[in-house]
Amino acid sequence: MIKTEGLAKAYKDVQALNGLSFTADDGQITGLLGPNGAGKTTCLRSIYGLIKADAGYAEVDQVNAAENPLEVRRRIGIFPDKFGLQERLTAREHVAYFAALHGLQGQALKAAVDRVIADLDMQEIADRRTAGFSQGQRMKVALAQAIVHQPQNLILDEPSRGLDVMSTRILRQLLYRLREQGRCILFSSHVMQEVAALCDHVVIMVAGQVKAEGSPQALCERTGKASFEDAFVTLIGTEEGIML
Ligand SMILES: Nc1ncnc2c1ncn2[C@@H]1O[C@H](COP(=O)(O)OP(=O)(O)OP(=O)(O)O)[C@@H](O)[C@H]1O
Repeated sequence: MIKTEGLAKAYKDVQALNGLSFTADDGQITGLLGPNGAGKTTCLRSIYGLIKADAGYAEVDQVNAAENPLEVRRRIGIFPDKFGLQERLTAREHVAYFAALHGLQGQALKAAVDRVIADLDMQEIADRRTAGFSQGQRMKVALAQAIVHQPQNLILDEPSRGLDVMSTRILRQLLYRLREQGRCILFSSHVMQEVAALCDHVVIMVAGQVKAEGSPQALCERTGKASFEDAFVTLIGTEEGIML
């Protein structure tokens, strides 16, 4: 579970987060939706302990992110926005490297790597060098690296940016599977359709604050609109900076 309470962060005179409070529950996919500059990335970085908030706090499984960043990182997997792979290494070697970074060794490391390779149906590509991997295959390696330590929580910053349709579909199926396992998935996006299709809970952020939250359906009902897009425009007053 990921929680922020009154999170505030200013960069000189830009108030990136301005009292942000929301909860992303286990067994749910939660989407942070907001226009460019709403503070989504700043929020995710505060949760991961990369940024120290000026006020408020972020918690992961009730562990304070600022006070105990190492423990928080153990509980989080981060899906990167660029899949920087070493072409000479195999997929398995990439994943094993990340397992080692998380302190796994010997038989425990091997078991963790085998497990994630099986979970993500990567057996056929596991022992191939990653040179020439398709985008979907590269994405699987990145996701395997993110979850090899079996984190309860997964954070993705604009995960489908730059992904082709096939890779996006594979990623969605993987996220559904992680949700079934009861994990907490939090991702940021400014693509409305993606959020409406994927999320159990949507947190709409504007200017570093929560403007509205609920399931896509609940937000439609609250605004009396049939589509999430219309509900969004009613709630926010504009769709500037949001992609369909
Ligand atoms: N390192 C920084 N120095 C100065 N200003 C920053 C810095 N990082 C973010 N900001 C500003 O803080 C605000 C929030 O930025 P942030 O990247 O968190 O928003 P975002 O919702 O992720 O935006 P996008 O959808 O464009 O990625 C913006 O006005 C941004 O310009």
